Amino acid sequence: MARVGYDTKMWSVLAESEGPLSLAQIAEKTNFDPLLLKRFLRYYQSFRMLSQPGDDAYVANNVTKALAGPDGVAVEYFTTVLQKPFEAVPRYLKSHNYDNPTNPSDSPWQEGYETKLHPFAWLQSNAEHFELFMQWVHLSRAGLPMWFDVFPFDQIVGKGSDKDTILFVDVGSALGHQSIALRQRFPDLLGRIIIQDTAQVIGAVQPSHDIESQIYDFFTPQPVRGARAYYLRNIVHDWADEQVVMILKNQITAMSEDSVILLDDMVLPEKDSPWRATQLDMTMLAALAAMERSETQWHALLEKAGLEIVKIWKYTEECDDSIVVAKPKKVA
Ligand SMILES: C[S@@+](CC[C@H](N)C(=O)[O-])C[C@H]1O[C@@H](n2cnc3c(N)ncnc32)[C@H](O)[C@@H]1O
Repeated sequence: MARVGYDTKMWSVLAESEGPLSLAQIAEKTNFDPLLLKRFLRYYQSFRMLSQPGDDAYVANNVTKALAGPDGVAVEYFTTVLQKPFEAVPRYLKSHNYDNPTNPSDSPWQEGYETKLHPFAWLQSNAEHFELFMQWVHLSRAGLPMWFDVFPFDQIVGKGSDKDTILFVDVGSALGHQSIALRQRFPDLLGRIIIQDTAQVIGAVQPSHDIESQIYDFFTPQPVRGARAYYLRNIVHDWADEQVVMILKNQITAMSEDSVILLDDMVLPEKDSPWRATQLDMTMLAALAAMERSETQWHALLEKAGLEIVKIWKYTEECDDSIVVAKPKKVA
């Protein structure tokens, strides 16, 4: 239903209006049959997706405005890319004895899309879906605090850097939106910033902000040695423990005394998780046979990779997004 409002630009029509609109006005602007529109407006009002101050008066509320904004693309992403895996979850779980899925090549994604391909490989051969995925990873936390609003990157990682310092390696960066945001936040901080992703993603990067890009498969040893920070955002939650351990060990091989790993992901509390975080956990289940982790699970996972957690910096209440600062465990 949200997608219908998105396709007809109804959210923008309402959000851009100075005051309430009548049914006839909305019908004209969205090309909707008035009888059908009345049913949709009634539905949207009952789900608090808009407000109805009078019998024939409809006005945008905060939900309408969110759907009308650039991050409204989430509606298109969920209904185009994730609908099939979500629908497949119950029958997949029934046929797999309700075991926790950990194989990304045998998950609700493959059941929904009737494919044997890993989701990332499938996305890369489906241009429309791939484009939506890239937009969504960029916009999925729009409006929330950024990680460097809480984690003092310039003091902890950037201190004393010069132009040759390898400051920040953004591993599995997508198009590099976090690296760009970091440069914009600290324009005077000297040092190299390098983004890394698969060939298809790096091929779509528009060079900007003095950011270098590199094709790199994180299941192989990290080629950039001695960086101050290896940053992985929403990477750990894409994979089961076994693969995460491989990815992290590949980063450790390149680390020097001064290096840290920064893991930017959700760290869930043991109770009272926020609904956005649990929803994303189910998305990880459906799309990638992967998961969000609680603090206890994070400690156990990093221990397996030979890392210890120096500190966890939580930066959103809505999703429990956090920067997990990790270093190789000291050998006694
Ligand atoms: C969930 S997205 C996260 C992107 C970005 N870090 C962010 O937070 O928006 C996962 C990224 O991992 C990349 N990726 C998947 N497999 C990879 C691999 N083997 N080596 C490097 N990057 C990979 C994907 O192309 C995608 O850009």
